[in-house]
Amino acid sequence: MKQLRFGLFENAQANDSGTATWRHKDNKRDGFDRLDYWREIARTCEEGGLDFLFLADAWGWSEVNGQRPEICSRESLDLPRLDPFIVAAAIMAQTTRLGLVVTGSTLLEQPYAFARRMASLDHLSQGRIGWNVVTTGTAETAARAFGIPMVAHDARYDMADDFMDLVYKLFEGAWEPDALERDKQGNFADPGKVHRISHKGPHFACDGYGNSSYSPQGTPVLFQAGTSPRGRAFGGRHGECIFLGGGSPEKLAEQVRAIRQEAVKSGRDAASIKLMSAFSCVVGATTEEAHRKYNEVLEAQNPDVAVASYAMFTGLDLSSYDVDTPMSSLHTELSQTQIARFGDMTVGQVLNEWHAHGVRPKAFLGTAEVIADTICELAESADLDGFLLTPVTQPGSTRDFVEQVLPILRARGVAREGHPEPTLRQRLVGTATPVLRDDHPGSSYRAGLGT
Ligand SMILES: Cc1cc2nc3c(=O)[nH]c(=O)nc-3n(C[C@H](O)[C@H](O)[C@H](O)COP(=O)(O)O)c2cc1C
Repeated sequence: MKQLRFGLFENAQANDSGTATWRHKDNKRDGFDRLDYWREIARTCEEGGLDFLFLADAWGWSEVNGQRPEICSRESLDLPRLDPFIVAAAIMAQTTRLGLVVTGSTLLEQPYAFARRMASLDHLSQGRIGWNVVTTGTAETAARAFGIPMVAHDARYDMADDFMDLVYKLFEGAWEPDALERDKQGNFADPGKVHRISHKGPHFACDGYGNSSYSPQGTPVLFQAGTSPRGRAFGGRHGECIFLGGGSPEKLAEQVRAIRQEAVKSGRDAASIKLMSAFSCVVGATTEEAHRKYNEVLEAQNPDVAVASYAMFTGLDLSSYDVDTPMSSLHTELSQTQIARFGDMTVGQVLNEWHAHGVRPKAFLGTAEVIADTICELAESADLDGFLLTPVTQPGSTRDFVEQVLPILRARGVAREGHPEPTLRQRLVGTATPVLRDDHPGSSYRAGLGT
């Protein structure tokens, strides 16, 4: 069996994943805006041997019929948040080996400035940075906040392709990897290795010099998570690690196959793209204890959250439909995955499911041994390369996983001890060097290759 990689899903806000668990007595996530919270999470991840910490992010908010429901503030459902780049910089200073993956939107970021922020994190962390490329599912409200026009679902991916072409030029082509000599008797940088770049795409343009030199990994490790047909095509072209939202082994296996096929269509090696499924777990000394702990989490939540929360991901007000309406009859220009994942279910069934776990997959409940078995079976049957732990409460979920489940996976040879590779790409993608593989489209922009 493959050796798996493990990351933690985090979010710099009081709740995540469309649920409102902040009221639970053991959940410390309501302290997300304090450095102490992140110190504790970072230490738990690094000492526990997780490969990376992922910071999800969104810009929009929830709206039902043009209004932000009051419950959003009462339960801190969507806002307030902190900037994941700043949180990542703070965590980086507390850690030496942990990988850090930050979310950045190709709809809302300005590519020239964004490339410098990414390169800065990669320099300062010595190559521990990844970028979760998102087109922003909460596009409608976010676009209004930024004063830009709304862009439809597939067109956002076209825009993202253009964004990627420009940032590849900045990451890979503006400065050669050995441009900085820092020779006090000679050059700081060799002028022959600093290149003017030019980009005139359908959405973005740039003419001039990159603001940051080549960072340890050049391009940050590229993560992506869209599972719509257009999202898969984008992920197959650009993604090095793809997050999946979880689900049955059959559904995951189908998604893994489709994304690997998309990678091949883009001229890439199918095995070079790493598929990681989100999962949640509640560990108990017995199965009964795990169920009891999980019920406590459900009972701590306000059931009225579900309608407002679902609207944030899709713009749809489920309370306005008959409960027997099939989900397959609905359409959104926001996150299409949040309709498709419910298959033949009805609106009423989805409202119940959403209260239990929001966008998170259903939690595995049981002893550490049973959870380790489930992870192994899922990885084997769906050909997965890793998992992303989506916590139910923090830091308890992370601590339970690293202290109880991970050691079992290590003993079975499925998880690793420590972080032998110096950079995140080497650790996750398995490259011999820190930079993009030669079959990745971004590598063709590398300076000196004449493109
Ligand atoms: C594990 C995981 C993490 C995600 N993190 C984010 C995020 O931080 N920000 C965001 O806007 N979307 C996030 N998404 C959503 C996807 O990026 C994508 O927008 C969504 O799946 C809809 O894309 P689609 O319509 O192409 O399927 C995440 C999805 C998954 C499965």
